[in-house]
Amino acid sequence: MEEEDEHGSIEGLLTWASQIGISDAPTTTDQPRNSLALGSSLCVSHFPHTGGRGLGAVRDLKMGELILRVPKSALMTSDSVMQDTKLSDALNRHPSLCSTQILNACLLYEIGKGKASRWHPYLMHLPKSYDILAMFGEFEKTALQVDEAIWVTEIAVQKTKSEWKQARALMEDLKFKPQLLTFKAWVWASATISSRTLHIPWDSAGCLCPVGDLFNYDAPGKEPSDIEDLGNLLSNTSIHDGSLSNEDNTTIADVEQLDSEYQRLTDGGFEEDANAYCFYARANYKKGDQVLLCYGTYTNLELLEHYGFILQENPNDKVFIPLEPAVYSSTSWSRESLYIHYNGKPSFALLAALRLWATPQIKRRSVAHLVYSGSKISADNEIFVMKWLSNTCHGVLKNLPTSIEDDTLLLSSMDNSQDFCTFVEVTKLLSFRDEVDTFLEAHNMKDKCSDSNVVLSGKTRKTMDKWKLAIQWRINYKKVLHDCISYCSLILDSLIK
Ligand SMILES: C[S@@+](CC[C@H](N)C(=O)[O-])C[C@H]1O[C@@H](n2cnc3c(N)ncnc32)[C@H](O)[C@@H]1O
Repeated sequence: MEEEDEHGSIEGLLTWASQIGISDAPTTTDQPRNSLALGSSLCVSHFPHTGGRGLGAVRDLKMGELILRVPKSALMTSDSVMQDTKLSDALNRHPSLCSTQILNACLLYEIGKGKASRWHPYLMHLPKSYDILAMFGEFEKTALQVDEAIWVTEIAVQKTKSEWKQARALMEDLKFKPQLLTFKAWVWASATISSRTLHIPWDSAGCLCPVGDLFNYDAPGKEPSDIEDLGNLLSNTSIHDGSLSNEDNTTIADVEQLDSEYQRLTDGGFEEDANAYCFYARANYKKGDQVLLCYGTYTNLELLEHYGFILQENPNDKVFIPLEPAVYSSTSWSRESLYIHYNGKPSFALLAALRLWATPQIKRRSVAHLVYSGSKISADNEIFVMKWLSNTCHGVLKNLPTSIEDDTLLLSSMDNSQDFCTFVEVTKLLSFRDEVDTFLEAHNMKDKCSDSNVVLSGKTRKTMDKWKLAIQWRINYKKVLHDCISYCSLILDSLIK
């Protein structure tokens, strides 16, 4: 954040971390510590394709092994910052703020202290900017193209703005410097908290955990697809063997139970006995591998909203398509369970709901046992459902401003152009230029590209980063719909022949 000093380098951060008891193993004095390593398990490294700065294994690590301990005294929580009486007195005068607003204000308060903050070496290494949805401007929001994503972005921006307005009186009371009173500072703090806090049992806002927040994300891949597979297994068994009954008496209640248990699994947590945040290896790692942490189960839109990135292969991604009100009312499935899975397969609940909805009202009761056990009702019903699903996906894709091919071309021109002017030249060959033109106009760059040495402002570069993320997100969204269309035609082929 500020000028480099003795703590300004990442080595400085790690030295400070070990001085305050953050450790991955006891380091003996006769074992010199690698300057980028913490002790004997982890080192800070750069992983360009998986989150940039992250933690790597300095030796082979075994799954379940304790790899990092961060003592409670090192955690930045609202409680620990509030040991400052000036702050706690001010907070008492503003009792209506929620826990995340308090932590946001605490973070800015510590930033305002500069070198006097006990977390100064840590605060200096926080990212200077973020790409979470609350930071998306009008252009990047529109680039998401899909109503649901645009709506989520609008809510995120509005929520952050209103939280900032509510917290201003507290920050003025605390006599924050003018630059820390701005929305820009607030949204930065809010993004820091959204993308870096870890769960603690005593404060729903969580904690900032020096070094522990350097782990990049690994999706909980197997578990949810196991749940999906269970659903698909139930439905596909009946499709492939042609039988209309299903002997497996696993119910959706069991599936939901499994789901909630999987969601509880984490590879790090605060441990009362150790009075520390403890992290365990979630897999076996070879020396040099990046060591990852599962932050939870997120769709790509949720990852973008809370963390500012997406995964190209996200086993927990979901795409929601427009359904007629009668589909929702035909079953007791929640709306959230009616989606298309990342690999294009309809969710267990979506398939079941469509099967029931496609059955005449009068016959629904007699087929309910089949539907709820995931079985096909009849070949005709299945054909109707698959055609409807496929047509709906086609309809959604047709209504979006660009195709997946257009998006892929645009993205590759962004990635492969040596400089900005080449990018502008290359995009002149694209059939859809509206988006590029809007970008150039918004950033006053329309006539600048005759000069090949054009230097992009920081603001323009940040918009481009978010634009790229929006394009990547919409490509993934469209890919799921295309995969669903392929899935439907496979099933239709097997039923019609
Ligand atoms: C808790 S921090 C992890 C450390 C972070 N890379 C850093 O340099 O401070 C979370 C942020 O790291 C990035 N990140 C984490 N996992 C990622 C992944 N699998 N792919 C891309 N970015 C990731 C995102 O920017 C996210 O908001």
